[in-house]
Amino acid sequence: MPSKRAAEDSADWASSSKRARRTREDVDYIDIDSDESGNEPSRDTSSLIPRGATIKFSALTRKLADTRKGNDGVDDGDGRDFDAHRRQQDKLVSHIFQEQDFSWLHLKPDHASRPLWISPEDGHIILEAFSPIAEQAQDFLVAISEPVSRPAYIHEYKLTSYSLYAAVSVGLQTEDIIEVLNRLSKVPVPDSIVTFIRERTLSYGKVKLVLKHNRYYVESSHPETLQVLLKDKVIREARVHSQPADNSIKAATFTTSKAPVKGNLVIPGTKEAERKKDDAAGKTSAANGSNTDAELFTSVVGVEGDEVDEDDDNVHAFEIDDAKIDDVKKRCNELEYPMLEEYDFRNDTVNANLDIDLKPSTVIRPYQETSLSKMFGNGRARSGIIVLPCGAGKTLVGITAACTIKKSCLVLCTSSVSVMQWKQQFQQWSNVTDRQIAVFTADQKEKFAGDSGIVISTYSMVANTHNRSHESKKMMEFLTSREWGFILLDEVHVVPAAMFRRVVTTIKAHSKLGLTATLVREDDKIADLNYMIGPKLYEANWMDLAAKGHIANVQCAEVWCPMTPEFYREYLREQSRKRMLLYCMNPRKFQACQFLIKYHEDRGDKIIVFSDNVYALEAYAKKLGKLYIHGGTGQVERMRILQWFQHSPEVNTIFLSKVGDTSIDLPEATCLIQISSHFGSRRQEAQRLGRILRAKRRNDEGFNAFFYSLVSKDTQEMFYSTKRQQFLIDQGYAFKVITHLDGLEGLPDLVYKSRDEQIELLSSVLLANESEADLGTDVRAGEGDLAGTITSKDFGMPSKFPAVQRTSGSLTALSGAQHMSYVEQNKSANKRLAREQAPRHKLFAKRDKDLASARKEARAAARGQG
Ligand SMILES: Nc1ncnc2c1ncn2[C@@H]1O[C@H](COP(=O)(O)OP(=O)(O)OP(=O)(O)O)[C@@H](O)[C@H]1O
Repeated sequence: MPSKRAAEDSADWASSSKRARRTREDVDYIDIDSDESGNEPSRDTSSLIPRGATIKFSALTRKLADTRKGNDGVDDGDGRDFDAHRRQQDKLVSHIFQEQDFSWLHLKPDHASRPLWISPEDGHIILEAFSPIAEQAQDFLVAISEPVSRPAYIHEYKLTSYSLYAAVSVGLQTEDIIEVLNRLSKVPVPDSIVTFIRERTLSYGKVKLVLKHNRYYVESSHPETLQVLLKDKVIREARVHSQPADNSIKAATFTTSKAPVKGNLVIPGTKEAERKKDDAAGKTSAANGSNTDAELFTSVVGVEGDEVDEDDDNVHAFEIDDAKIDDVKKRCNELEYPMLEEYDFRNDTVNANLDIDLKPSTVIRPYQETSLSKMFGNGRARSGIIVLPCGAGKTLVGITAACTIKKSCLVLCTSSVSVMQWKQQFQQWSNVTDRQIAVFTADQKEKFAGDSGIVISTYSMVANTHNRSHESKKMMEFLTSREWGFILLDEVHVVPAAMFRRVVTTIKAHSKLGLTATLVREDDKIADLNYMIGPKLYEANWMDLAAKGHIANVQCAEVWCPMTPEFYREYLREQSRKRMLLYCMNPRKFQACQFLIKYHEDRGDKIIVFSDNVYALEAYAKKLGKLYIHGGTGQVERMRILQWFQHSPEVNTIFLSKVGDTSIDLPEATCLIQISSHFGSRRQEAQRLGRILRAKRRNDEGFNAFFYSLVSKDTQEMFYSTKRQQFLIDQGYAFKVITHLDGLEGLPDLVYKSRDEQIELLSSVLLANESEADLGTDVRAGEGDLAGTITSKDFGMPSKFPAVQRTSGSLTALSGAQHMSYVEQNKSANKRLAREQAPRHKLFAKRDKDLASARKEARAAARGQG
């Protein structure tokens, strides 16, 4: 959704909350001695919260904790002084709520069994994830709102215009949304929320974008809506006055049957498909008749089994110029008539069918099925985005969708390695034949045989318009001249908006599915995807999938490595990019890395050490005697190293640069150690974690995978590290801070133990070329690879490091429990330290002298030139 929409959202919330706000005098405290359910008085401080008080949990619990700390005379432990405590707390907590007093929202008598609370202020929804009906509530909330944060016990979601658009597009009705929210909420749904939901869902779902005979039409069964749209200049100018010229053509679209089409589509690989097979074979499963709770719940909100009740005679449409589709879609969003893209593939008789199916042995997992049911819920293919954690099997979701639509399919990925993986996965899971599948990369330009087929390519191969070879041009003609039933967009979040736009406008596809694990971008461009592809159809919960064994349980830790005095002094002196080299090459970090490798190798783990910085990668790997892969490693050697890592008991640790961030499937890996990373990229952190989420051993009882981030203390790296972790924290991961590794000092052969060795290392770092600090030059991007086009700017990072600021924070904050960033503690002290002319090691004294004379010479030379 365009940012204007977001701004309007917050403005709406602000005004509705003003209407809603009441004075503090109305506060009505819950009588904790005899609550409505007649239970014993609760001793939890939360029972001292005024009725319906808004739940800014982090702030609230902190304040309550502070209040408790200051409450010396009261015995919290055994409750002897409980009444006195309560009276005192009453006085002490009242100030906490201030503007956030929602005591006028009366709790329902059975509020304890209802799991959620909605803020009338800003549409934030707080869910008790420990409630017995939390799972169903989550399914519903994911459908109507954006998950903000989902740690273990309390989840936070937010209602937005876009989330409601997504809800309507998967078939939810306005009144159902309000009804179910009301059922789940501890207080009656505030009027401001009801109004917001009604307003935002009023016009949604009325306009559709349809591709027919290679031309695009804006279609609606409400002629007045089309008139409204045509009054808009942008849309009017995008209109094509072709055959038929009438502005309200009666379009007998792809829906040929007039009777309501039941959503009776069976997605291959699902339990339903299995049941159908059994039924056909005369076997009736005992489970057939028993509806699970989840099914009951979804039937309440009508997600599944809804009907497409289209009266085709009433469908009106006008054609638009394909070059202007993007503008029209954007404009429709702004006018609050977001266009739904639906493809009635079963009734498309124009495009040839593709005879593919999943292999009988392929069974998709429940969450894969749920995500696909959102796409095919009404028997048509809705365009949109499916968000699943790394390693959860997005590829198979895409393949199943292709096998459901059974029309020509174009798959776009970020690199040629992924292209080959997609091809291999298609062959593994489906019965596609070699004649039906083709790849289009720098090295291979294939076409499929026959009328329909699958082409797998990269975004840049398709979006690139310059310097095309003759073969590439011919291939592009092949892609652009036909109508695709389905376009699959892998890793949608990484594609630069302009490139994406070129792709979705040059390729004509009836339906689009975007796949991603991390719908985050540091440059806030993520909203663009909403109108270029469609709404988010489904987002899985990482912790849920881990609990069910679909992805591994991971213990995350940030290991703080103090800088040695010599390294820190140089770090403070350096202004350039070399600072990064200094904190990566910190000898204590080497030691921590060595210790952790030894510890985990002894446990039988397979370890991947990640370093974005190639200089550090090589230095660590060579010093610790391990194999490494980076952009400069040849393909044959890469494969050999990966093979050894997978199969040889001798090779238990490998070092990888960012070439291993994505597209590497190593289910053997059970431990990750990160020694240098790409600034504050939340996405990279999540993708790296994804490498161990596929751990083969994940179903062993009590099995944990480990993810360590080694950070040099009191450097910019800590700031970045905290930023990087934010996405994973919002998924429910808790980062422990390790400040001391027990037994490290006693490690035999500990590297860089003596001061002399450390100083020698420092001298090599100082003498290294400044460009060694670069992160962006590693990936050798071949033609068609996207990886090399991503720069620090894509992560919203400034080209220069930001200045550090002084701040303070609790340990909870440092361990990631709050949205805070670590920053250096004492700026002026650091500066002073840097200025101090402390006695220096003779090596640096010489280096300083050399540098000074080099500068002098350079200045003299420049003067001479001038
Ligand atoms: N239904 C399934 N049954 C068996 N194995 C599956 C299933 N779905 C996925 N897998 C396996 O899970 C692993 C991860 O799948 P995949 O590579 O598609 O993950 P992904 O979500 O694309 O991850 P990433 O985002 O990290 O690339 C693969 O080894 C795949 O074969």
